[in-house]
Amino acid sequence: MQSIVSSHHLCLPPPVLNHSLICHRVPSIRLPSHRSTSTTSLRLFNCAASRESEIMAPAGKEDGQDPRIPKIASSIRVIPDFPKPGIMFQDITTLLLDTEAFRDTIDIFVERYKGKDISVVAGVEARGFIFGPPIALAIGAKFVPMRKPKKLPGEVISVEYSLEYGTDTMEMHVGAVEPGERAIVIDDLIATGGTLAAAIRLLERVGVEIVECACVIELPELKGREKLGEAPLFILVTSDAA
Ligand SMILES: O=P(O)(O)OC[C@H]1O[C@H](OP(=O)(O)OP(=O)(O)O)[C@H](O)[C@@H]1O
Ligand SMILES: Nc1ncnc2[nH]cnc12
Repeated sequence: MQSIVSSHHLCLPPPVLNHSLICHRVPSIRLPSHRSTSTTSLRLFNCAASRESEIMAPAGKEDGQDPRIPKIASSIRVIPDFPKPGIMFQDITTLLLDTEAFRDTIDIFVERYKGKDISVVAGVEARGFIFGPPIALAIGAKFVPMRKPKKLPGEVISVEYSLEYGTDTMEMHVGAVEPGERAIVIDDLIATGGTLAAAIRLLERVGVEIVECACVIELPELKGREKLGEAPLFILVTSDAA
């Protein structure tokens, strides 16, 4: 079940905590975990949305189980107490080191959004800049960076928002998008939902339609999807470690 290409083969330290995997939406099939000392779990979650999405699952994936997801889930490392005590940090850099898991992650999003008349992929700084551009190129959309304050050189619109560990401001270039365009918003992770909600607010303020938000990981305990209003959320993996 688990891939041979693991963090061990890449000479990385092993994940600090392991991820036991549970298929979502079907009677809980527990997949084997690769270590036995887990205090957290990542669960598979290959379906949209607290709210109805116009996007249908790709052919053959209607049951919500994508065979590529266990490897993606197991490639994500969890670091306790980073960046401060009490935070279980979901580290996607180990996913990026695993070429198959990284490619599969991008492919799953591309398969979902290709041909859906989406002209904008909005990526949230910083980790949305990793997943957003390859998706944008593959579906023929432009990539629009949603940046931290004072990084964009042109005229910006901005919005303040709250995080699991602090507050921040998000900015977007004026003129990057046009009213009526259809967008997806990409980030690595949804926690409290403040970040995605801010991106939605910025885009909707200029008349862009949010087709869906997409993340690799959701921390469901933090109920972030409740902050997204009408925007559906598509995620690959959930983690109990918030
Ligand atoms: O759902 P939320 O509670 O808003 O949290 C999610 C956001 O937090 C992380 O970014 P972070 O703010 O750590 O910024 P970084 O990627 O620049 O380090 C993550 O990449 C999301 O963007
Ligand atoms: N637990 C977490 N891991 C990684 N990024 C985060 N952003 C907010 N919470 C996070």
